[in-house]
Amino acid sequence: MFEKPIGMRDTLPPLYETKNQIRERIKGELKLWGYQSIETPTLEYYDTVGVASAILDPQLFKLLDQLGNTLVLRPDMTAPIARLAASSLKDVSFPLRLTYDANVFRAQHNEGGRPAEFEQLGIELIGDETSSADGEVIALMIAALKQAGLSHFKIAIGHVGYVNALLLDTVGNEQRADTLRRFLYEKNYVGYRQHVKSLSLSSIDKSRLLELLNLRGDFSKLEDAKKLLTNAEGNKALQDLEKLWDVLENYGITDFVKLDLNLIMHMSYYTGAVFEAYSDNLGTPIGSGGRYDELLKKFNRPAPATGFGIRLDLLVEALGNTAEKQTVTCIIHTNERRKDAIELAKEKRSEGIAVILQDLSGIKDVDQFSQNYDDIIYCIGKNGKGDI
Ligand SMILES: N[C@@H](Cc1c[nH]c[nH+]1)C(=O)O
Repeated sequence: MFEKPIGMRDTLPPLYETKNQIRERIKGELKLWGYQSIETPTLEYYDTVGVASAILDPQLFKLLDQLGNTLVLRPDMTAPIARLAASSLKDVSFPLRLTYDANVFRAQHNEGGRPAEFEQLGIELIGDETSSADGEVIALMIAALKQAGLSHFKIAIGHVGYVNALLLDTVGNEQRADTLRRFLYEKNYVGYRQHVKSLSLSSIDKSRLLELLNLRGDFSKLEDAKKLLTNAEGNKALQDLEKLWDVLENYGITDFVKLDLNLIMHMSYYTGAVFEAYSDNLGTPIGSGGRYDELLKKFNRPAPATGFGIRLDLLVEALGNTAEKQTVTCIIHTNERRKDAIELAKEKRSEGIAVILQDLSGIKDVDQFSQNYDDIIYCIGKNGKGDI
């Protein structure tokens, strides 16, 4: 057996074809909304993009270059694009609408079935702080998923500002808030409840923390959220969500969204409304995103921004194997008729038909070989073109 490193995957032809078809559909949609494609390098400096990516350090693949600088395999595309917006694109005025299709890398520490390299298709809308921008990004994610063929899915929308303010307001310090955030991040609500009960807090504070778990469902829950937290950060977050709701209504997509004020993201650069897309048949989110208004400051071009990334591997899983099979014609020929076969193949390919040319003496079992093709043409007679 030739083992692969943990989390690394090969893609075989049928899956490759499915991925390719879905990828093209999504890219087509992102283009129709005016987003421009870009590419960035796979390797970035740890100190700048690696740190800005705001993913847990053990999830980064690190290596050294010849000069001793620490490099990382990019764990996402948002930080590299922030770097780009602040350097090569520094003279291009905002808002910027960029899209990418790239492999990203997140180290796995055991072979638990999770890939360490996967493809993301995403967008970044940089330099626009409006709720229209937040709404556009969510609307585009929905349009892209629909275009890919997905129909049964929901977008859970939360707000980093609300959950952080509520936790801090109740438990008093970041460290204790972090422990609670960890439970929410893992969606371990049983653990969260047990932990809350074990804290030395008043029963009012404990019930506030438990009440947070109920802030999931339709957007009318925003009213309960208002009662639970009345400080300035909380109000600001809820106002953001109310404005966002109006935009989503304008797009006519409220059937696809629900509120989840427990949402904690895997990247710590988020600052506002955040969201995750769930297909009905998969437990893991197939895409996620949100507002990150502080990230560009790290690259000396402060700007508000929002965006999303869709995981192609998970989307393909959610869709099942849907590739339309490409039909291939096979021309089997002898030495004497090779020239005719090449001519015929050329003619068919120019009509858009995929053709395989196969020398008869290169196959052991003609019957078995033929089974793989929809259409077989034998060029093995003495004269003339086409079938014998
Ligand atoms: N980069 C994020 C997705 C995202 C794009 N823009 C904002 N968020 C991720 O990998 O999950």
